[in-house]
Amino acid sequence: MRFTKMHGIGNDYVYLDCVRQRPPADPAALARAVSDRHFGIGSDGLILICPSERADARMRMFNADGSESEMCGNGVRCVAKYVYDHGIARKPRLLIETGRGVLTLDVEVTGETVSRVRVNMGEPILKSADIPTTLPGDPPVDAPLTVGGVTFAATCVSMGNPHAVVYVGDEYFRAGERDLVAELGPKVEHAPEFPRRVNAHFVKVHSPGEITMRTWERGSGITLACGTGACAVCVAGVLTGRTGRTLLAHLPGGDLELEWSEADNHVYMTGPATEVFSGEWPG
Ligand SMILES: N[C@H](CCC[C@H](N)C(=O)O)C(=O)O
Repeated sequence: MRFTKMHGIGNDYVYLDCVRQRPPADPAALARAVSDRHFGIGSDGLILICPSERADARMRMFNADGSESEMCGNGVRCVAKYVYDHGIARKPRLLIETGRGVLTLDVEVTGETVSRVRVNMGEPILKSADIPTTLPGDPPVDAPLTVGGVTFAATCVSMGNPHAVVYVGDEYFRAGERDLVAELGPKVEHAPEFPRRVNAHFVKVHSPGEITMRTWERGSGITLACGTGACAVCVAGVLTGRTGRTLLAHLPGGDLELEWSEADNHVYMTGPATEVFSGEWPG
């Protein structure tokens, strides 16, 4: 089975072109196998690029533990790059079907290939069964969340997949003997408040237009970037009055530009997409 290794600012996945080859019988098991960084290819998960009745292609995304997610921001930028560069649809504006509907993506081409992509990520979801820390009738502003004996103020936003945003100090960003994200991330992911688990983001605000964030992803653990998470952080910042509707997010793997548009209530995310290598996976 031919695969292509791509990443969005270090959030790396194994991509299978299921437009031109048969999809795997058990994508969850394959995601676990290829994601292993010693016994497999090494990645944060597996993404299938499939035919679609209503878009240029359809994305199915599986985390490293095999769980399927509704959406992947860094992944959908790479899907658009693959679809354009490999001739499935060479258009400046692409439609990609995802678990949260058909998204519109505008590609930036450098030479013959896509270098950056602007994604219309759709509207944030502020009330859903996935993020029940939302106070009834209110947006999810600084809801109390206690994990491992530590109580946070968590603002929860769904971008089709669930996110808990926690504002923290420098101690979450200093390399030291304790990695607080590694320590607390899994506790937030599995907190009983989240029936389908949650992606956890730890955020330091520099100014109303700039933040640094680290992520513990549902189903993959610490990643170098989380696109849907950065979108959720942009929305949470507006809801809590900490940051504005246009935001520059610094993630360990690179930067993303976010905007939560007042005009259409959609969140826009702009960032790079990179193809690293391709190969053959036996079986
Ligand atoms: N772990 C996430 C899916 C991948 C999201 C992230 N890699 C992104 O770029 O949005 C979840 O289970 O909801």
